[in-house]
Amino acid sequence: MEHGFWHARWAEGRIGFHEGTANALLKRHLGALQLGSGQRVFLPLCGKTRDIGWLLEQRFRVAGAELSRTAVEQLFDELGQTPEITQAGPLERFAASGAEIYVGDIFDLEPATLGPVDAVFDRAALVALPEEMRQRYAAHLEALTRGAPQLLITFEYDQSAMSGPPFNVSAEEVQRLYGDSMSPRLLERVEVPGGLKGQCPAQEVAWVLGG
Ligand SMILES: C[S@@+](CC[C@H](N)C(=O)[O-])C[C@H]1O[C@@H](n2cnc3c(N)ncnc32)[C@H](O)[C@@H]1O
Repeated sequence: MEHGFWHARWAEGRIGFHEGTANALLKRHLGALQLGSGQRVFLPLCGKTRDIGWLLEQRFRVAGAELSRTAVEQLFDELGQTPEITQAGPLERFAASGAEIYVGDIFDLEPATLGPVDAVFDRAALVALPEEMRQRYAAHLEALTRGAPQLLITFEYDQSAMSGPPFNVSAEEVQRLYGDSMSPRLLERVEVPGGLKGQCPAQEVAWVLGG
């Protein structure tokens, strides 16, 4: 999607993707990443997800990348934190007690700027991107995080019944994107209650990659 699409969504508050509480599959399957207290989890395309607050409560450190400054300002407001804001190359870095969010295009974020991460949590990031961007995104994410293990959440539904985002990302595509290097393993498949956007039967699928 074009950057303008996402900036408009945040400006107009059209953020139906934002969940009111931490993602249930994250809570159930974080253990698959075998992390220890204080380790650093990276959330690509993080929005203002409540997953960040939950991970901080579990005593992890969190890094994120998000295009929208509005989203990141709201995130820190909702965390009750005043971030320190610095320039990090072409991106801005918002940081406060255990959370560092890079504001800008994730494709401009470099491994040396992000620093080491111990795991990745991708919810509504891969599936937010159109098919022609997903190969580039997966390769960039793997390089950016130096192949860190990943908990990935996808949606599966009939793409002809609804246009994305979120887009349908099939099991075959997960294998195509990450199969060679990360050995994706399916953890759980659950029905989306009432269907995606209340109109289309869909399943939410949890994968662990490289774990
Ligand atoms: C569907 S939302 C998901 C947000 C979050 N992961 C969640 O679960 O609520 C996708 C987010 O990706 C951001 N985004 C889109 N393209 C991006 C890019 N190239 N770099 C960084 N963020 C991007 C959008 O602004 C939007 O907040």
